[in-house]
Amino acid sequence: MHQPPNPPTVYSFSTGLSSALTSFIVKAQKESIEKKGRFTVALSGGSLPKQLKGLINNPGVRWDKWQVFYADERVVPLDHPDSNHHLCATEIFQRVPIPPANIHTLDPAFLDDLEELSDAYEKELIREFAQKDSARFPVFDLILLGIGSDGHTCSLFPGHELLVEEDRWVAYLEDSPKPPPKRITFTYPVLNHAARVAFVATGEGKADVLSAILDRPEGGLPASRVRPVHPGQLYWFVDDNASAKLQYPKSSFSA
Ligand SMILES: O=C(O)[C@H](O)[C@@H](O)[C@H](O)[C@H](O)COP(=O)(O)O
Repeated sequence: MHQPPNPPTVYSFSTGLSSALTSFIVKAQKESIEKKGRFTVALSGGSLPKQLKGLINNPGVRWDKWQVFYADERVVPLDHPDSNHHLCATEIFQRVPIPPANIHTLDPAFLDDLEELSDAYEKELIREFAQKDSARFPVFDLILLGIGSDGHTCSLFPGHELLVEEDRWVAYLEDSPKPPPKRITFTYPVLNHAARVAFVATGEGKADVLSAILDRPEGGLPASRVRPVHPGQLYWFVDDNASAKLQYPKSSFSA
């Protein structure tokens, strides 16, 4: 079975996924702050933000050291119910002492111009990373992703031309099969340059796609439809329903 340099680590939970994910995030944060004085993290939308509630009132979290970006975002006002920022703000950020300047949202001034909106977000990334890391691509300490039953992640959908984007850090699309249609998304090079990526997947609706990705990486989902993500370290936090069809070995979690 073809595996990337560092094969994925899969943690499967009957209960306690959210608290394990919290411990994992706090540990990654501690290591990043010790190394670089900050913790750069990117979040997805969907069911993921609800899994992060354990961070609220957690004494180990140093919110002033966090720099938060969105791995993808819907092109709607920041207070719109479809906005991933709105979801994360209501679930988490309005309840913790994170400096507002540390949360990097789309610039609402450009909601009517996708090219400007995408470029402005990419410039925000450059300000945070290129000046500090002078890297060809930003190296996030952690990117937290969901996965669709079709294998999409962020707003990178099967068969979409953005799957082969290798230069831009941020791109836009107007034809998302998952509503709403207009979105901004990180590209695969950004995902693949992260120090850590953690997918979070729950429910039996994800059992087929998990097995296709982890048990049959060459034969499961044709590369033209979904690209594998190969960051420094790749983790899957799943529940037992999502891993019900998985042959891939599961690891026991310890923070
Ligand atoms: O903005 C979005 O829609 C999300 O970022 C998207 O990529 C999500 O992570 C997957 O669709 C899985 O969503 P669920 O976890 O809710 O199934």
